[in-house]
Amino acid sequence: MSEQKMIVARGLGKTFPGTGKSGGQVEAVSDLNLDVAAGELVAFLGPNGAGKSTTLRLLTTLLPASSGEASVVGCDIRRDPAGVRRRIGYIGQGSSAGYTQRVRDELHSQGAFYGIGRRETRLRADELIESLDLGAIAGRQVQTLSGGQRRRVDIALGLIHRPELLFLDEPSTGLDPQSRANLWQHIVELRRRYGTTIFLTTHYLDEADQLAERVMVMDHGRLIADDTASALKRDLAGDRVELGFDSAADAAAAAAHTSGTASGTAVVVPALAADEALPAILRSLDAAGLPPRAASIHQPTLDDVFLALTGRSLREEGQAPATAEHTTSVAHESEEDAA
Ligand SMILES: Nc1ncnc2c1ncn2[C@@H]1O[C@H](COP(=O)(O)OP(=O)(O)OP(=O)(O)O)[C@@H](O)[C@H]1O
Repeated sequence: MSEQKMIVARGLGKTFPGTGKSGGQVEAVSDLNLDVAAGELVAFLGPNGAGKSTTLRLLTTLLPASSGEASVVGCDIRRDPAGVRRRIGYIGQGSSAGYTQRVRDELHSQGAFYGIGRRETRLRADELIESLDLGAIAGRQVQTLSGGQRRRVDIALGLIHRPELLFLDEPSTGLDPQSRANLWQHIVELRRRYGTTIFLTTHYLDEADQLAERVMVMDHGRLIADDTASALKRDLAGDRVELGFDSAADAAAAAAHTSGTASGTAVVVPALAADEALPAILRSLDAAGLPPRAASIHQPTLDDVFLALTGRSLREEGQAPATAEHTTSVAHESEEDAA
């Protein structure tokens, strides 16, 4: 089963006719090659307009591709779009659940839509209500639910036909941190219980970092990185020790002593494991008569990875909401991470 490919895309592309004054075409997705194995949880990241939603819409057959090919759960997106749709769940941005319908009725209607028998639909609906913790709200109208509850209802609707592959387009956008954490708990639990392969887009870099096994980064319609979050951070960003001095002269001397780089009164020293390197650096600077005024370690985030790849920050582009910084202060005056 683990050998089975859930998504294989080769040279996939989508060009939209131009809509602006210039009238030029928009190459939303270019020459995309993807391989996703059964059971993987993949987070798809990128700035606004990078082409993430378009990719999802191509793979779910909601949009026809302009070039290339792809097979999703073994079905060709061009030749067998109905086969793809039967085998996948897709939850787009925004709630798809009807406003005045009750949660349980909505699940039953969705089962009927997929041609699942009544008895089986009821069993599956009960199981999803239990596993997504919807019991207390199953009899309520969707319009009375909170954002997080609605999102869980959306996911239950996307799973009623037991798809092997679930696409989620920004499942946690707009939710408060507690609802986001709760939703993720459910996503992880669903995957454990049903072995569903999950391919999702998110703007939350910390979510992708902590919860996805694999991170794909898209920019200007192209895939620019594809690996585990830890490998991307290790290979493309790396740890560093940040030191502060009273004068630029001291900083320059300390930079020479530590093989670091000085900028004004600050020094940055790249390190494999900054937390382990820091004590030795401090001892050595002390011995050289150059004790720093402040010291902190910086462990890279996925934003640093994006910065290393593109020279731009995802956050600068209004992309990522605040995330917990991985900067640990070890002196009374910590260097605030400027990112
Ligand atoms: N129907 C369309 N017609 C014309 N251009 C489109 C259409 N849909 C998307 N685009 C353009 O294609 C590019 C990729 O858009 P897409 O929605 O895939 O990006 P995204 O990465 O999902 O962005 P976001 O994070 O904002 O959702 C953008 O330049 C967008 O304006």
